[in-house]
This record gives sequence, structure tokens and C-alpha cells, in this order.
Amino acid sequence: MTDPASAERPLLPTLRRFLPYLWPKDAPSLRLRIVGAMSLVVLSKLVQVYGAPFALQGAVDGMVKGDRSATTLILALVIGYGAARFGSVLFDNLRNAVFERVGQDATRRLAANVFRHLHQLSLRFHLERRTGAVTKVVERGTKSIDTMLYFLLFNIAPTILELALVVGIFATKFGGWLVTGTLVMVVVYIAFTRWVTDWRAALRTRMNDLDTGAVAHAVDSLLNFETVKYFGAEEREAKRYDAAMAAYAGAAVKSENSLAWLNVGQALITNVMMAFGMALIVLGWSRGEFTAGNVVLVSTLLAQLFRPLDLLGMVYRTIRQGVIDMGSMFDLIDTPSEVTDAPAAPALVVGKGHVRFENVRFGYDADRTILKGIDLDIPAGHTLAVVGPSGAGKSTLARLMYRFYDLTGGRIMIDGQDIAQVTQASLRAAIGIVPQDTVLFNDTIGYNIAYGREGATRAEIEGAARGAAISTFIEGQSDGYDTRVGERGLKLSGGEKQRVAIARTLLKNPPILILDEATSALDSRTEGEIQSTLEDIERGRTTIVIAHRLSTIVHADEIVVLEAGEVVERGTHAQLLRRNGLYAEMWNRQAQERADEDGVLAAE
Ligand SMILES: Nc1ncnc2c1ncn2[C@@H]1O[C@H](COP(=O)(O)OP(=O)(O)OP(=O)(O)O)[C@@H](O)[C@H]1O
Repeated sequence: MTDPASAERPLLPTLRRFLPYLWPKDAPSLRLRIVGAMSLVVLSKLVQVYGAPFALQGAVDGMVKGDRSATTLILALVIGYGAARFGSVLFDNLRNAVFERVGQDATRRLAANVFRHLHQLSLRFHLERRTGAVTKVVERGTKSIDTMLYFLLFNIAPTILELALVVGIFATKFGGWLVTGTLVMVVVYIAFTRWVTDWRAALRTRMNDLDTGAVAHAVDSLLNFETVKYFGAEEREAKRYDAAMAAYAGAAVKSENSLAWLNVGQALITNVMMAFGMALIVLGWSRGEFTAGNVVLVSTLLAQLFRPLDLLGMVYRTIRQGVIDMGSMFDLIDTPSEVTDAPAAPALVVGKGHVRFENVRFGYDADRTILKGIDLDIPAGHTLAVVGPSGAGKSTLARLMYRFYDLTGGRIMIDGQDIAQVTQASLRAAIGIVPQDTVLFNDTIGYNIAYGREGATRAEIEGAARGAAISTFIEGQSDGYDTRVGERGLKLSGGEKQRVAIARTLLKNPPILILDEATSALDSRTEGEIQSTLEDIERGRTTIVIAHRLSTIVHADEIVVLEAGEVVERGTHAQLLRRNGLYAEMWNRQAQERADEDGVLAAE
């Protein structure tokens, strides 16, 4: 994400957050690799700075002296020069090989941490964030780690080391002027590169914007071809398009030319420095202080120093972007979970499964109360049905049982324990739900049923499938339990999906069960079939049935009618019919609809 707020994210705090992943406490072998890789960085630089330039200097000085008997030594120096150059490349590549595992491992740990955290975040977070955007943040964040690490450890750190070594050599051998010149050059070079890179980034953004604008205009213009013709505006449209393209072309030329400015500017700074450095040595040589070989030494050291500096613009840009991307990912990790376990919360101890709602008040947003003081008492093993108009808050009751949100008032008790005071994991383990719309993982039927309980055996999975009356269907498929269900389970019918959901809840075998309009999406025949399965599994469990079709809940021990977040009626089916209130009205209307449907079917 490149929002302006994060664009100015500071480098150091972001890197500090990343350090534990780079220097993992519990992985000594990885730490060893880091030490190894950094040693190779130092080795490579030592060979580069003290090897090749000094060998060349020795060879040149030897030749200038004109002593032919030293030829063997000079030859050895020249071979040493080649060996040093090769050694430096070798160590750099060895370093990459040693470090690769560390980079990958840090990326993996961080990605796994974000993933774990995402699943811990509350329902509200998931409902409000676009999944695509979240995965993009994670993808960009983890990708940037590798590049950032690479540039920081293998470009910036070695360059600083090289600069220190070169300055050290200059100070001891050639005096203050060369040191001052080199340091000034590096500072000017960095400042110039940073300045031009920022300017180029702005140019590039403008170019991209103009490009997007020109394309959008072209598309809009072509889509409106009829209107263009009605108004004879072909020429006008062409001119507008041309103007947009001209603006883009101008920006593109500027952007390309800016690269030339960067290259020319950098070359000017480095070559002025090169000439200055060599001139200093030549002047010293004229005074008899320095040798011809010294000129070679200084020019080689400076040329080597300029090489990594040439990449500085790209490194700077990459690190800036990396900090932004990693920052967005750390923001995700830092997003607090709305619902958290109380400190030292005990696990829920479920006895028989007595559920009570005591004056429960709740709203998704502070300015709109959804549940306005709900009292429910469901003795262990009993079935409570909740009915009422759409939007009354029925499904909200189920979400609150799972503690997807915290209440604004009152409490929910299970066997005398407030669900807000026990661990979420133990609470959720005690409840099973068959939701209105079952969404399945894009995997096999067997996998989806087995999801109900980790480590379930094949026999248990088949038992659950039989309990949900779907085993015959599964066995009739050529791939049996290995039949794939497709994206979100779309290859299965609504009834089949619902049975898979029932089977996995059976496998979970929870003492408390919620059926949230579990059959409402089905036609009445399938509903009838599933209904008897559901009534079987309700036996012996405390059950909350949320229902739209009242015919499915006549057997409930108690029925509550919820309207606009309040219980307006409660009693058994017979009692409520006698009351002749909202329930009786809903019942009569649905009975009429059923009769009409039957009539239509009979007529067909
Ligand atoms: N995540 C949410 N954020 C804000 N408001 C929500 C959210 N979920 C539900 N609501 C609102 O809360 C109210 C109750 O929703 P709920 O899903 O509990 O109704 P319901 O009685 O189950 O309805 P239905 O029978 O249509 O499923 C609705 O007005 C709904 O718009």
C-alpha cells in the first residue's frame, strides 16, 4: 500500500521490528549462517581492497624500476591480482549461498506469523477488509524482506566497510587531502543521487497518472461512440485524446531524460574525484613522495568504490519501497484483536450444557442497538427455537454465543460460567453450528467432513457421513470420499453441502448445537429429509434453532419470537398459537403459503 501516511515511514523502527526474524533465538544454525555470510562479506572486501590494488601497484612499481631480474615476482603479483579479483567474486557468491536459507526462513516465519494473526483477528476485521487487499499487503511485505535484506547486508554494509578500509589506506599512505576529497565525494554523490531519485519518482508517478488518464479517456470515448456520432464530435474526441497523449509523451520524455541526468551527474562527481585523487598522487610523485604504482593503487581503489555506489539510486528506491511494504505488513500484525481472552482465563468446563442469556445487550455499531436486553434460559438437552422477522437479530445471537463480538451489556452463561471469562478456544470447542449457507473448502468431501475434528479416523468420518445421511451419495461417486467439491463447494447441491456441514458438526460432537436456518435454502422435500436428520442430532444436546420456516420448529421445548431485538413472545408452539399474537400470525401466513404451493403442485 502506498498511502501518503506510510510513505514517510522511518527506516530504523521498521528494521528493528524485523530484527528478531533475522536473528532467530531458537535457531542457532541460522545464526551461524548469518555469522558465516557476514564473515564472507568482510573477507571479500578485504581481498578486494588489499588484494588486487596492491598487487597491481607492486607490479607497476616493479616494472618502472626496470629490474628485469624481478620478473618472476612481478608475474606472481599479476597472477595474484587475478586471483584476488576472482576470490572477491567467489566469496560474494559463497556468501549468497550461505545466506539464502536465512532470508527464506525469515520470510517464512514472518508470513506464518501474519497468517496466524489474521485468523486471530475478529469477525469485524474480516468483514470490513477486502481479502484481496490483505493478501496483497502480506505478499508485498514478505517479498520486500528478501530484497531489503540483500541490499542492506550485501550492498550498503559492505560499501560502508569498503569506504572505511579505503579511507584508512588513504589516511596512512597519502594524507588528509585524499581522505577529505573521498569523503566529500561520497557525501555529494549520495545527496545528489537521493535528490534526483526523488525527483524521478515524482516524474514517474506523474507519467503513470497521465497514462492511466489517457487510457481511461480513450475507453470512455469509444464506449460512447454513439453519443460522439450524435454530436459529430469525432474530431473533438481525437483532439482531446491527442492532447492527453501529448501530456503523457512530455512526461515520458522528461522521465527518460532524468535518467540521463542521473547518470551524467554521477559520472561527473566520480570522475572529478578520480582526476583529483590521481592529480594529488602525481603532484606527490613530482615531489618524490609517491610512486607510479601509487597512481594505480588510488585509481583502482576509487574505481572499485564507485561500482556499488552506481547502484545507489536503485538501492535507495528499493529500500524506501521495502520499508513502506514491510510497514504495512507490521501494521497488520499490530492490528489488535477486538475479542481477547481475559488474563489467565480458564477453559470452559462443560457439564450438561445449560445455556443462559442474561439481559444481553449488543450493537455492531455504537449508534445502533441490535439486541435490547435478551433473557433466555435453555436447560441442558433442551431445544430453544428463535423465530422472528428478518433483521430481528436472530443470527446475532449465534455470533454472540461464539463470542465473535463482546456484549455491550449483560452476560451469556454456560453451566454457570460467563463465556467472556473463559478461553475462546474452549468456548468454541463446546459449540457446533450448522449455518444457513455452508461454504466448503475447495478440497475433497472427506477433507471437508474431517475438518470437524482434527485427527478423526476414516471410520469416524464415515460414521458422521452416515449420521448426516450423506454416505450413500458419497459412496455413489466414482471418487467416493475423495470427490472434490470445487470452489466454495459449488459442485455440490445446497442439500448435499448442508449434509456435509451436518456431518462435520457431528464429528465435532459438541454438547451445544446451533442450527442457524440450516434448512432455509433448501426446497421443501430436501428440507423434510434433512429435518429428520437434524432432529436426531439435537437429541441429548442443548440446541438453539434459528428458523424461518415455523414448520421446522414445532417440536422445540420453547419458542421465542424476536422482533427488533426484543423477545415479544415466548412459549411452546401450542401456547403461542393460543396466544394469537405475532407467532400465530406468522404461522397462519406460512400455512396459507404451504397450501397455495400444494395447490399449484396439484394443478400441475
Ligand atoms: N457485521 C455487521 N455489522 C453491522 N450490522 C450488522 C452486521 N451483521 C448484521 N448486522 C445488522 O444487525 C441486524 C440483525 O442481523 P441478524 O443477522 O442477526 O438478523 P436476523 O434476524 O438473523 O435476520 P435474517 O432472518 O434475515 O437472517 C440487521 O439489521 C443487520 O443489518
